[in-house]
Amino acid sequence: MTERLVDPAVPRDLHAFIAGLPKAELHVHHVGSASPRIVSELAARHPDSKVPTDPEALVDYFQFTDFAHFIDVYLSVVDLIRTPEDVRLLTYEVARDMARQQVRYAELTITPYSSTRRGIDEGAFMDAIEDARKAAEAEFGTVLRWCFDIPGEAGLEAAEETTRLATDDRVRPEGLVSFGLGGPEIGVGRPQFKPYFDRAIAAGLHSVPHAGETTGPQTVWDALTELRAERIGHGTSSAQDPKLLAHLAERRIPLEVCPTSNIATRAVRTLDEHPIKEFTRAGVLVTVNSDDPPMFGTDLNNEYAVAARLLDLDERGLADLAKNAVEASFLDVPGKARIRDEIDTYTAAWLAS
Ligand SMILES: O=C(O)c1cccc(C(=O)CC[C@H]2O[C@@H](n3cnc4c(=O)[nH]cnc43)[C@H](O)[C@@H]2O)c1
Ligand SMILES: [Zn+2]
Repeated sequence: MTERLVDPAVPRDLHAFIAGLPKAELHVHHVGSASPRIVSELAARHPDSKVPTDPEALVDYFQFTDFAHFIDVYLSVVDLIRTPEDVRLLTYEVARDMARQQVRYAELTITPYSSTRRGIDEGAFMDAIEDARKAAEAEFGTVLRWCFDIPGEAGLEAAEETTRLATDDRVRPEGLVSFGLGGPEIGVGRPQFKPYFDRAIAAGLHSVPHAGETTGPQTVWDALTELRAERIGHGTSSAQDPKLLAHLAERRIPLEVCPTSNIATRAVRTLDEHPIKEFTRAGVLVTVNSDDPPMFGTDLNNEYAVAARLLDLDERGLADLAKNAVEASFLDVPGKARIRDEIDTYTAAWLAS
């Protein structure tokens, strides 16, 4: 963790506890996880790009005026990933960064349409992510699984292509577990994607669309009723609808909360105004995630520190938060038990020391 990410309102020993806590991450984007070093290396390889090659300059480049600006910048980084080797390098380095934070398991959201549309061969793309996944598990012990998301604003052609890549047995990768919907929400209604989610679900994938990040609670209802969402990406505006909160709590539908992301994209004004506390008060299963960590100047450890402050958590509370992510994950039963045991053993040893 860099000094920049040490929240002075959180005791240093709690930061140290978080740094060693075994964790799972459920909402993190592939390209959005590229470290400044990788982005600058790729930008240097492709001098026609407007992305800065200097990691210091990237800090300014990653300041967003609103969500639409964030997506513009995001796509400029997507444009840097041009070969299967770029894809493999990115995926492997993302796993290395996760392992450094004691992330044992992550469901990484990948947008294959953005890469195949830019000319990367689909078979080579799948081989690259699978090769990196296997290497990461063998070398770092971090288990990666994939969520393929439709970039909703790119329309139904993107939805069709993403669904094909996710459901065709000759193409879909072994590590794929879920199907998502990302990008801007305004003007991109969820119901139009129902037939694509129906096909993905029929092919055995879990439904995890973004909803309620930049639009109101009706988008979350639509994700639940039309797309049969099993978890909600962000779900921030659910706080505006007590019936929705009660529904999420009763059905144990987890929210993938990404506090710093919501501030960086200006979806929420300040951290103190973030509704995470309202979610936990209503009994909703809350998980904490980093979304696009280097772009938002954060990492998963920092998101846990933010949650500790906003929810007034001590070590046991943080361990419970980490276990929420395990429970909400699509890991199998023995896989969940293994990480839960690790969390308990770590926490007990820490509290006894
Ligand atoms: O790739 C294209 O050609 C393309 C064309 C039109 C629109 C798009 C997108 O909208 C891509 C959006 C992209 O953003 C990813 N992402 C990353 N973080 C977030 C987030 O916090 N909320 C929503 N989306 C996010 C998402 O995975 C899409 O890949 C692309
Ligand atoms: Zn996201």
